Amino acid sequence: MWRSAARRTAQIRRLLSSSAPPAGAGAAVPGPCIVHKRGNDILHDPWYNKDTAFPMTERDRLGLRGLLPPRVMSFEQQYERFINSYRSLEHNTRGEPDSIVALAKWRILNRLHDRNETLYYRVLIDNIKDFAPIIYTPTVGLVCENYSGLFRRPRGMYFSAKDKGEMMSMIYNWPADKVDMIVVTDGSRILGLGDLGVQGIGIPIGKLDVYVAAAGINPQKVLPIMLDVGTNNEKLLEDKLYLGLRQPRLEGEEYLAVVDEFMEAVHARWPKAVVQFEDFQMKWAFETLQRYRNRFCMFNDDVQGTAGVALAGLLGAVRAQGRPLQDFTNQKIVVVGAGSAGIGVLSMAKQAMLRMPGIHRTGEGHNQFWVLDKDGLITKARKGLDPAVARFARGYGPDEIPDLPEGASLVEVVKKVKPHVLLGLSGVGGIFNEEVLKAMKESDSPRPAVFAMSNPTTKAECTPEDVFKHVGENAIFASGSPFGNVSLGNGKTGFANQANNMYLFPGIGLGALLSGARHISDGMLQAAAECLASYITDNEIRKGILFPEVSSIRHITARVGAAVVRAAVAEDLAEGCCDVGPRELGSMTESERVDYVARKMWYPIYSPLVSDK
Ligand SMILES: NC(=O)c1ccc[n+]([C@@H]2O[C@H](COP(=O)([O-])OP(=O)(O)OC[C@H]3O[C@@H](n4cnc5c(N)ncnc54)[C@H](O)[C@@H]3O)[C@@H](O)[C@H]2O)c1
Ligand SMILES: O=C(O)C[C@H](O)C(=O)O
Ligand SMILES: [Mg+2]
Repeated sequence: MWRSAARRTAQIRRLLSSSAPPAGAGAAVPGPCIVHKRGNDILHDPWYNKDTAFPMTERDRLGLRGLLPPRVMSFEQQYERFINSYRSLEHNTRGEPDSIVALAKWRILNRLHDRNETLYYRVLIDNIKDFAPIIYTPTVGLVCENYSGLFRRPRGMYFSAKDKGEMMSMIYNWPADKVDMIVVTDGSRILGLGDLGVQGIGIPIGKLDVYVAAAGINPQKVLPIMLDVGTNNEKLLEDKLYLGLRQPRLEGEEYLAVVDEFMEAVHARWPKAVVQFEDFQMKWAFETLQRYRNRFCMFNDDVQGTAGVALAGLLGAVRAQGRPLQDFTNQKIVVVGAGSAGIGVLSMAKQAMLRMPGIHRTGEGHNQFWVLDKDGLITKARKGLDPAVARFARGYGPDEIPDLPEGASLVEVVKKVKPHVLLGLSGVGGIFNEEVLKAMKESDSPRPAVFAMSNPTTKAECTPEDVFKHVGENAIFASGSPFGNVSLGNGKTGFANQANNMYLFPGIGLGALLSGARHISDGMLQAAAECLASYITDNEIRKGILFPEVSSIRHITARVGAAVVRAAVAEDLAEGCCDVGPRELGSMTESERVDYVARKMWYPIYSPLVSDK
């Protein structure tokens, strides 16, 4: 499997490696269009605005002459100018506190986003490794925390509890005729920062920026949405500047009625749009997923996207030990955090184990997992367990090996279990402390793996420095937010992998869209995870590299998207899209499908705004 995957990877990398402009850029560029706006309306429309790069013909014919300085700049000059001002901002803020620098960087990017989308997305795509930490985790967390103060102009749509009965008409207030991709949150669990109410809108905005950069979704066709059903965050309720509803969160049927109405409105206007649920607290994450997944083309990124990324990492950890993949069924995995993400990971990992040869011996009862939440190890003795969590509860008492009591502490569990993998999705920064990591050194694995997946950086369970220092140089590390690699001396590097659902959600969304999937099945998600797992070569894995560089995110997304399309067609869920039907999608070879997906990606270049005919 891995050899053919490596061959495929090489082929795809060749196919996609001419990066500027990438494969498909030409094909996705719309032909000359006549814009119906004129003058300042064009300059103030970030989609059409070219700032100083409007050629004279367009200045004449669109009423722009005199509204701009006379010199016509090229796109390349504008690009360079922006990058230079970004670099001088970096230089000038050296020594300032991290949060001040991060917010200053976010502001300069946000201003460009507001002004000129073409230039914004080009700098984002070309510099995604540098800019992802600003528009996405960790800075997006800081932006959400300060959103009411930072607010200057709206982006996306806001549906509040006060809009009950109005949503079907409100949805038509959105100016774009076509929307392909929606990311919606209710702000109830923003990263590991808790309930941020309406301020959580920063997350859908950041996720959709990643969609444009990674999946080439046309930014005119994305829609970030906030469902404001109130907040239980006392600090925000008391904050005079807070921009959301100042009321406690709706609960029960009242809550679901708002989400139902919203989903119906979206579906009525854009029946083929893919809806990604993001950062909902656990109870609503699971409830809405069950409620909508067979009715709409939707998925929950925290439950399902995260699961696929973690599974790819877990399989990588098996390969790093030089073991065959089937050995996954013997891996001992300690998961810290039994929330939407933790349970999503456990469910997908368990499904993957059950598919592996030999496992039928033990079947459903096979439990290679030890799961802890805020009350310690979860065992069958725990009262009132959510059924989704109960599946992973350990037995307890002398029959259980090792013998661990209900509520056992993390360090006790790690010492006794000696796990191959310690995976954190707890939202508790630093919980993998020195004692825990030193216990991980006694792991039964020759390459103990520590995944500190909580976001943002302050909530990471540990740092790569901690891991390579306390667990050892042969350890493997991955985190949800980016960290730098660690120099281990003697020219050796300890790799800080980023295990973030950004490696999968863009491909899941794009694949669902291009296949015209009626809904998003487990098979499609599994195909996405397997594709990501096979992206990394054995040589990289040996070095401790489990995930690709963020800079290759478009290549990865093209492959993941193609895998999702293939699975949708195979399961007869595909209805096709853009004149390409399911039969045609199904008859493509794997590399043709990847090529097709890559060609459908939007790429930012200035299009002519007047026809020269
Ligand atoms: N890397 C990624 O791609 C990715 C994806 C999704 C979520 N996350 C991160 O995972 C974290 C959790 O997300 P979630 O949606 O599961 O949240 P959640 O609120 O649903 O679950 C949090 C879980 O952690 C447990 N917990 C809290 N304190 C603990 C402690 N001291 N010890 C052990 N367990 C403890 C809680 O009991 C709960 O089970 C967040 O920080 C989020 O940013 C990362
Ligand atoms: O937003 C991220 O960076 C990943 C994930 O969706 C999270 O909620 O932490
Ligand atoms: Mg999330």
